[in-house]
Amino acid sequence: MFIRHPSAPSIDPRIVEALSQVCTSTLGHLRDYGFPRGLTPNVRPLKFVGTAVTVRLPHLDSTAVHVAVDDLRPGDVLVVEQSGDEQRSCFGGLVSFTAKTRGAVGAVIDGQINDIEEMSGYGFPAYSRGISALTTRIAGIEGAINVPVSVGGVVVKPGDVVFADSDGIAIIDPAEALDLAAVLKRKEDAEIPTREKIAAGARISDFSGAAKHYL
Ligand SMILES: O=C([O-])CC(=O)C(=O)O
Ligand SMILES: [Mg+2]
Repeated sequence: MFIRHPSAPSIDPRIVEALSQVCTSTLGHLRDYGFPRGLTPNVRPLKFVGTAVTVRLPHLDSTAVHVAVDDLRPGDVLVVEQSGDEQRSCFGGLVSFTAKTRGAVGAVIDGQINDIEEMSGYGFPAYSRGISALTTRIAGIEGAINVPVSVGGVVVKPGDVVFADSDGIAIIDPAEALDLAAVLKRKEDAEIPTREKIAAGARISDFSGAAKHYL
């Protein structure tokens, strides 16, 4: 059975602007959820912030991916669940070329990717579980577009903020993204004078609070 919902509204450009200035691992210092596990990028350095367009594949049938990429919008991020089949690639050279041509800013694939040299040549960033020549097929059996999906242990809803850089990926509710970005910026800005102080002899354990546990 095929399910095809329209894409959620694109995220506020101010969210893209604000999160583009901070790091995913700064958020990782503050919370433990929303980080898909076990995925690595095809290129580094990388940075993208975009609107989740989700696809759930049933198994080897990637019909839904090919339909979804045709409709990607500037600023979208394709997020694909493969129903636990982590061994196959649904995302290769032609699919990534289509995504890039439509203006998508990245992809998060809970499976493998292929045509790695072609894709990297486009400079298109894709997080995945690895690289494989074993691909999916266009079988026309089933698939779902813009439904909640599970990727690396995290539920991603259509329209969620996908915040990715060289350190990893964080999935954020758009309603909290601007406030969160401000918190991350304050935390990162606080490190600037601290670097100068450490270079002048101050201790990181005093800055982080670790020292007080060893009094
Ligand atoms: O077509 C696919 O599903 C994967 C692929 O090889 C491509 O995107 O070129
Ligand atoms: Mg190919």
